[in-house]
Amino acid sequence: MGDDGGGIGGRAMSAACAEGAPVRVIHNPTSGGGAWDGEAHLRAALADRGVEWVRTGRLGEAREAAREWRDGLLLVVGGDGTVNEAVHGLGLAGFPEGVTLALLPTGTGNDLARTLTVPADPKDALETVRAGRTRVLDAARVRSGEVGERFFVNVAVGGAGEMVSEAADDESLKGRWGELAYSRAFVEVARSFHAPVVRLVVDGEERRVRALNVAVGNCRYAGGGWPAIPRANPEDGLLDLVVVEEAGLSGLLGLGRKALTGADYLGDEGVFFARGRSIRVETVPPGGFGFNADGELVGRGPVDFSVIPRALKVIVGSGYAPEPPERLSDRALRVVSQA
Ligand SMILES: Nc1ncnc2c1ncn2[C@@H]1O[C@H](COP(=O)(O)OP(=O)(O)OP(=O)(O)O)[C@@H](O)[C@H]1O
Repeated sequence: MGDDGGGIGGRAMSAACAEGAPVRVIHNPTSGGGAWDGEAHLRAALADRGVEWVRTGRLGEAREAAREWRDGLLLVVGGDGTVNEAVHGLGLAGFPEGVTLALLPTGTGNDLARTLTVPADPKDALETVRAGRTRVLDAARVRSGEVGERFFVNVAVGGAGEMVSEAADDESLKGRWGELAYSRAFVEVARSFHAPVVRLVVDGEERRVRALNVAVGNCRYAGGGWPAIPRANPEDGLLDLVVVEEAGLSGLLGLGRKALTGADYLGDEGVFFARGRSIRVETVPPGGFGFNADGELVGRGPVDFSVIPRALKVIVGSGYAPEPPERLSDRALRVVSQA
């Protein structure tokens, strides 16, 4: 298992991935509608590694299983909600240095895996875990009056995107539409959403816009392949903010078409983009829309985001680079474009 020079000492990295280093698997059997059938294969593949297998039975168990894991590989078999819980648990434990996170993406959207280029096919994803190419990513901390403190590494969305995520999480929608559940939910939300005025404060600089969607984070995708933060660099010590302003339906469709061909839409009219170490978002008046991080509720605001640089070791795919590509990959966008 190798270290490609992601900024940590080779010794620390290999300690997590070396033969015999302990592995805890956190497996959410409900992710992706429970379609994954690779448990026997994965158990056999890890047989010589002293595996602890935690099968989650409800919301919150993945968080606790991650929180108490201090040394070795933490392999999450699940979707973005399960990974988010695990990252939150590691954050609550102070992101222990001895832990390396790995993904076997069996969820519906699998958005974090898209930025990390962890393959969608579980057998290929397992090869990626075995290869052990490790990088150190920044994490994000978000605070709100309702939920307190949460940690995440992917994307938090507020406004229309939050409603889409909530609507897609409806079991019947994910059950009926599978990967297309997010696109289906978008159509429903776009019909009824009214954009509130939002006050944004990025490293002390304030701006007000009428916002349809606000995305804050560290990786690039949300909602099953939507490039919510296309220029995010997970290792630059900064969080990205992308606000889609009130654009009217035709403006929105034009923007959507452009984004889904992989083109960079951040310079377009009606899109506000900024980077910073701390980002506050509040609607005026407060409570105008909700925020979630990877599908988990963060609050209705105000919400305060801050970056935790170089917080978390993560195994990435062979195609991963921290700098965003000029055009986002077709594979990452494939799911949404089909709708
Ligand atoms: N045994 C369980 N029964 C029901 N829900 C569970 C169970 N274990 C975990 N959960 C919850 O299921 C939720 C959804 O899981 P997850 O996000 O992994 O799958 P998904 O929704 O199919 O994928 P994605 O988020 O990538 O679209 C998580 O919030 C998790 O806490």
